[in-house]
Parts: sequence; structure tokens; C-alpha cells
Amino acid sequence: MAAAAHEPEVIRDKAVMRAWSRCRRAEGKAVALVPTMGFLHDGHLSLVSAAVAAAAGPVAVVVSIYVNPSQFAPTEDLATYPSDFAGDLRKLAATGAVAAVFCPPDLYVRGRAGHPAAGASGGAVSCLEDAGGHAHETWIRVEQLEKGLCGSSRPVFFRGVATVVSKLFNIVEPDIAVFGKKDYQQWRVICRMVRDLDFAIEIVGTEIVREADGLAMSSRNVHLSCEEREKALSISRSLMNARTAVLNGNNHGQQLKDEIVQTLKEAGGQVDYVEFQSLTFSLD
Ligand SMILES: Nc1ncnc2c1ncn2[C@@H]1O[C@H](COP(=O)(O)OP(=O)(O)OP(=O)(O)O)[C@@H](O)[C@H]1O
Ligand SMILES: CC(C)(CO)[C@@H](O)C(=O)[O-]
Ligand code: BAL
Repeated sequence: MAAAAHEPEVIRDKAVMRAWSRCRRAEGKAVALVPTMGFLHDGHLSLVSAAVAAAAGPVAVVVSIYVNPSQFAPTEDLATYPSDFAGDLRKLAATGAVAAVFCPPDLYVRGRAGHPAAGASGGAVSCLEDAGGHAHETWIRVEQLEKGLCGSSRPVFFRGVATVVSKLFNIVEPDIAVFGKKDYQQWRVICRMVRDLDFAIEIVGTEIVREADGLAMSSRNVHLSCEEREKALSISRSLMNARTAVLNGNNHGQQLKDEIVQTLKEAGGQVDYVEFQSLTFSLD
């Protein structure tokens, strides 16, 4: 994105954030929100570009940076999630397109240590509840779409995402919100939640931004060893091969496509179609 550097305003307080958004709207600007967990890369910056492009006229782009404890189970990597706030601010300033960065120290009412945690249905608890009960206890569940795929291995993930995104929507009050299709199930969960709960927000989904060798950019890639990175690459490579073969009308490609569709059906059940680099695999 070629633009003059522009220092975004850093906002930490919920009430200040809400008031700021209302001022921008009173000035005639749309407010566009890009929710992130920080340690930003070019994938995140593509969401900022998409936010600008989605607005028909003047827009104030807000990037939120918050590592949400309620989407992590206590066995997951909340404590080691990468961060570089100064670097993030530099990258956002360099886009020249971000008006504010919302980075609240915490978004939840906390419980008392030692009090039993409330827990999600099925007995799973998140890092938030692990910190004590009698605290935050209101959750948003997208009951069918959250099942399967990532939901199978991360039992509290989509409940935490849907809840924190709703909180961000209530605080920032955006007209537009942008999410990456790299986290495809998450994107679908947010779209369903917005439809079902009548949020007056346009949800924009953006395509995956990849490294030169095809690996999807991801903040956690920084933790991959060379061997793990090579293994991770096999996913995009095999999908690329399947795509080329399908586009060439090759039978082997058709078989690979059928296998992908079958795997997703078995894993998720609720996924209707898969978009992959302009190919749409229907799960009908
Ligand atoms: N490579 C990418 N292309 C497009 N969007 C992306 C990409 N990486 C992240 N996003 C989107 O950016 C938003 C914030 O994601 P997040 O801060 O969790 O980063 P991440 O790279 O997905 O991190 P993680 O390693 O935890 O998966 C999400 O909507 C996500 O889908
Ligand atoms: C949407 C999100 C910011 C909610 O914490 C997170 O899940 C992410 O970065 O993808
Ligand atoms: N973008 C995914 C956020 C997470 O894995 O918690």
C-alpha cells in the first residue's frame, strides 16, 4: 500500500474508543474495524487495504490488537502467543491508512481466584474462566458452524471468538468489519453470527496472503522449526496440485477434489462449499 506514514491514535479505554468512533461518524466517515491479535504481517495489512476499499467514501480504519484469553483453552498457547507492539505500530503507520489502534489491556470482568470456574458446556473451560469464576458468564455460540474442523481440536475457540468479536462490535460500533478467509471457519462463524443477531455491520472476507513459497502468512509461523515449516507447506502444495489438476480436467485432480470435499464433509458437516483460489468446491 503506497501512502504517506500516518501515526494512528492509540486507544486503550473502551469508553474512549466508543466516543472516538461516534465522532468519526459525526464527521461523515464510515468506521471500519480490523480485529487482530497483533504480531502483524502482510496478511493483516491486506485486511486494512480491504477495509479502505470496502468503504464507498471517507473511512476511519480501526485496527484492534487484543490476544483474547477466552478463545484459548488452558492447554493452548496463550502465554507464548507472539507480540511486538512497537513493530505493529510502525507497520500500521507505514500504510498511511489506519486512523486508530484499539489495544485494551483487558476486555473482561475477571473472577475471584480460587472460585470454581463456570466452564463451557461439555465441561471445557477457557483461560478466562481458568482465572476464576463469578466473572464474565455471557457467551455467544454459533451452535452448528462451530462444530468440526478447528472446533474439534479447540473446544472453546469459536465461543471465545464470537463473544469477543461481539464485544468489539459493541465497543467500536463499526459499519464494516474485515476478516481473513485464512481462518475460513472463523469467517463463516462471524458471518452467521452477524446474520442471526442482526448486527448492522458489513462483513468483508479477504483472500489468503501467502509467502513466496505458498505458505499462508500467520503470526504463529515464527514458532515453526525448518522441519515443521516444510511439513506445513505440504498442505498448500497438495491443494495447489489439486487445483491445477481440477482446472486441467484431469481425473486424478477430480479424485483429489472429491477427497478434499469428503474429508471436509466428515470433519465439519456444516460447511456448504470451499473456496480455494477462485475454485469453488460444492459440498452439496
Ligand atoms: N495470511 C493471511 N491472509 C489473509 N488474512 C489473514 C492472514 N493471516 C491472518 N489473517 C487474518 O487476520 C485477522 C487476524 O488474525 P490473527 O491476528 O489471529 O493472525 P494470524 O496470522 O491468523 O495468527 P495465528 O498464527 O494465530 O493464526 C484474521 O481475520 C485472520 O484471518
Ligand atoms: C478474530 C480474532 C481477532 C478474535 O480474537 C482472532 O480470532 C483472530 O485474530 O483471528
Ligand atoms: N487467527 C486465529 C486465532 C487463534 O488461533 O486463536
